[in-house]
Amino acid sequence: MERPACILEELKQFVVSEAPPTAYYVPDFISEDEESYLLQQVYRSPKTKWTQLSGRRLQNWGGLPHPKGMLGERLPDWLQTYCEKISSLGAFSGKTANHVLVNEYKPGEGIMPHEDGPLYHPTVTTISLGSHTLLDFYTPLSSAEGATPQTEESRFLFSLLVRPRSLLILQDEMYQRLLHGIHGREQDTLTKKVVNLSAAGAEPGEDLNRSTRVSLTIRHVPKVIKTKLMLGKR
Ligand SMILES: O=C(O)CCC(=O)C(=O)O
Ligand SMILES: [Fe+2]
Repeated sequence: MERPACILEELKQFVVSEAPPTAYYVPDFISEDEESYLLQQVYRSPKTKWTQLSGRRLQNWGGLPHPKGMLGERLPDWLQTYCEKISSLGAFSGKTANHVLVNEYKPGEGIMPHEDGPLYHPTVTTISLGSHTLLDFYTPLSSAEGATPQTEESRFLFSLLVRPRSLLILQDEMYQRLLHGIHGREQDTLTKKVVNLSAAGAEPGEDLNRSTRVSLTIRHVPKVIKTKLMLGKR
């Protein structure tokens, strides 16, 4: 029997039903040993792989996405393994993820609300390492003429609690329409605005201190220019 291109069937139990379509939150997607291994690989990478941004550090793997096509670079084995594992769940409609961003946030750091944009297949998958965070979601800025100026606060909709070792998958409206960001805080107070509390094993009113979080943002870039950098045996 032919394998269906999309087998998100086994992920259905992880849909966050309180959020717009579609967010999947998978707690303990990886083990503590895998988490230590991945952190070790991240921090073993050459210093030159890091780019310091305001409020976080970043490693880019797989090539730089570009409208004309990404000059593909072969992923290291430690990332390729997880790209394949997540892709086998059907997250990228049968394609295999070929791009990974590693973000490191110290307590108090974050990322401004943004869209991931059209250079990626409209699915983003994230493995969290080391610490939880709250991922905040926003309505896009209204382009309507004469619309009253909208503050970030008024556009805020809800948050997702992402624990270390979890996998988060966002597609459809969650990817295509809403913006996401992370407030630079050292501590999070969980409220009812955190819509996946029970799936993440937390209670409203709880305070959680952030420590250093490393996230692997795993995506598929459809338009790739094949290069020598992709050759070589595994
Ligand atoms: O660290 C995260 O979970 C979010 C990262 C992110 O939004 C991005 O790299 O585009
Ligand atoms: Fe993003």
